[in-house]
Amino acid sequence: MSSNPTTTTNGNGECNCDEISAPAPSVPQTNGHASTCTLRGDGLFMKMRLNSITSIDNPDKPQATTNGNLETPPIKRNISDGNLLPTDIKEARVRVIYTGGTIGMVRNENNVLAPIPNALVKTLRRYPNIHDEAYAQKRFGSAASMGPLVLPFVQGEKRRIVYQVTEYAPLLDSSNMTMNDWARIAKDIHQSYEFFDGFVILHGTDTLSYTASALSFMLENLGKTVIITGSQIPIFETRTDGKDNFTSALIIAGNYVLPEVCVFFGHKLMRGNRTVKVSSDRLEAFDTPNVSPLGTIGINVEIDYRLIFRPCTVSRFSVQTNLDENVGILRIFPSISRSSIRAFLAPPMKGIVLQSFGSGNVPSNRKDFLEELKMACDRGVIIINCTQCSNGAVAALYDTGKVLFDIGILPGYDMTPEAALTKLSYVLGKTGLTLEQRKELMQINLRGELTSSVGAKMEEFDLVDAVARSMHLSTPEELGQMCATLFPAMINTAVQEGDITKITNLKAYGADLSCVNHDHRTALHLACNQGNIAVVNHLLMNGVSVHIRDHYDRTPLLEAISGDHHEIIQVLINCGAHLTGSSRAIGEQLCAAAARGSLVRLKSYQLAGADLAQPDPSGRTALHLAALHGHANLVRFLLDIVDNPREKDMLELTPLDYARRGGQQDVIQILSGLEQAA
Ligand SMILES: NC(=O)C[C@H](N)C(=O)O
Repeated sequence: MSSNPTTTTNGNGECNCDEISAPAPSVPQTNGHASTCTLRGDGLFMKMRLNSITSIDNPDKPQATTNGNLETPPIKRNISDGNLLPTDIKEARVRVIYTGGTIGMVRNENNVLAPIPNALVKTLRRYPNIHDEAYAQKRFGSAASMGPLVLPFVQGEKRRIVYQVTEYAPLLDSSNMTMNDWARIAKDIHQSYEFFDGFVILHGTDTLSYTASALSFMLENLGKTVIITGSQIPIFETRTDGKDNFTSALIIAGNYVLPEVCVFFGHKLMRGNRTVKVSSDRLEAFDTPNVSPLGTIGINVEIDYRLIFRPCTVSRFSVQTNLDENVGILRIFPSISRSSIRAFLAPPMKGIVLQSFGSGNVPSNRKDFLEELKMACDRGVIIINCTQCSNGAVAALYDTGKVLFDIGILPGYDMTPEAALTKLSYVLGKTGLTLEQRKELMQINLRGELTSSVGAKMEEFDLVDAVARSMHLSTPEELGQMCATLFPAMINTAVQEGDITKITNLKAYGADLSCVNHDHRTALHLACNQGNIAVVNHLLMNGVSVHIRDHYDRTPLLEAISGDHHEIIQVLINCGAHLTGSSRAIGEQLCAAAARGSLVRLKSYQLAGADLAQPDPSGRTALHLAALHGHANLVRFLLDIVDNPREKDMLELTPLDYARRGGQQDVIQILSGLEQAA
């Protein structure tokens, strides 16, 4: 196979980590700043030590996977790791993208706060409750000072968080951020998506809700947790909200699969596109006026899984970075002049968020005002009616509101102005859509950003109430516990029986189809193991995550591979699933399959995107084992795939040497034929 690309931070930082590696951030945007992206030597681990292959690829060039898509490379190979850790230590990998904001600011000579470059990671390394130096030393050996940071283990959580910080240059106060910066973040998440379990974006608070809303649309079919956070007081100060916000965001991003762009601030986890900055000086700076938080962090992390908005399509994660800048927010006020409205709506404006009074009302007695709006609608400008109130929605309750609907202005329901504006920009940035299709998208709930008037029928409490009453359960804790026990068991039974109707009914009764059992396994693990494609499709269409790892670190994809269910493997891959875990472990599995002569298993791994030339810890590849055991059909299959059929293991033996030792005449013939041809 092709050599694995490596990128380097500063040429002297070498990290001996077996599976953590990511491509460099995206090409810097031209946004008016001299924007370059630095990979900081002390915070990153971009350089991998590979057995014999070390190449510095162009970090900006997307890599091609085995299945031909332009993606980041799947699994890195590295067979030399002297720092093996006990296998029971579970880690989660989080990428931190540090864009600027108060969290990393200090007071400068003018006594004002400004971000300082290259200070955050150095400082974090010195905070024992943010970085566990002893663990890092054990894990990364001499490279620890250059390697990723490690959050000390958090009681009650499953995984230890290993995190890499990418610092943008220049660091920005968020008031200076533009749509180009959103695109840059989206691209960086996309490029490193397969290498991390979750993402944390450190951001200034002033425009944080705009970025969160924009990213929620731009990251399409998101399957992993993205959390944006920042602080009101710099993390360097003794009294700061930065540490809490940052560590909580890391813990959630690494331990919980919440396929949303979230904001964590002031002990609350919120849906990003529902947030607004509500205070410039309180530590609880953000709120989601129209919906409850997705979770709260007190003594425990409490996530309300029923609120999680899950993508319900079988599609891979992708990003749309094309945004239309010809959008604006027009907040009306009594006696607003016709000329102001006309100037605001003039071309090239294509999309407007009209912030009206109360529940969507405007001066309906102002003919000039309505005429200007109608003319813009007739020109094809999309106008969305949102309320100026900090909570509530627009509704055609009054005559003063209904006039807007009559001239073609669309209801924005309960969208925040930030969400409505960024959604407009995203929808207008889509190519190949008609005006009608764009208008339709604006009214559909794409990412949980709006509540339309047609509410779903809630049957859920019928069942819960009935069981609770018969068991005399009453407190919310008891009810929660009952649901947590009852639903996974019932869903699993339905999955086992392949009963899609029952699964649908359970969902209607309030069961979270993504819930996990005591082994942290989901219904999708079970369905993939059983090989029931209809159930797998149904679960995926209902938003069950392909990324949840069970207690043994197994994903639904690994379950499908264990059963050699090729159709399911393909569906999971189409849905964004990818191989996880140590590349050496995959090498071992490939060797074991080759020793058994299992072509079907090798094909399973191939479909899942594995490099079939991946060696085991002794440097042996599937080809070595197939040769040793005389599986000529496997040898032929592998020869079509691997680049170097003369790859040597740690004992300097090639596959041909193995065939000779095993006395496998057929294979000797095939492989020595190759030698002669060469
Ligand atoms: N608290 C903050 O982060 C405010 C800062 N001005 C920013 O938005 O970057």
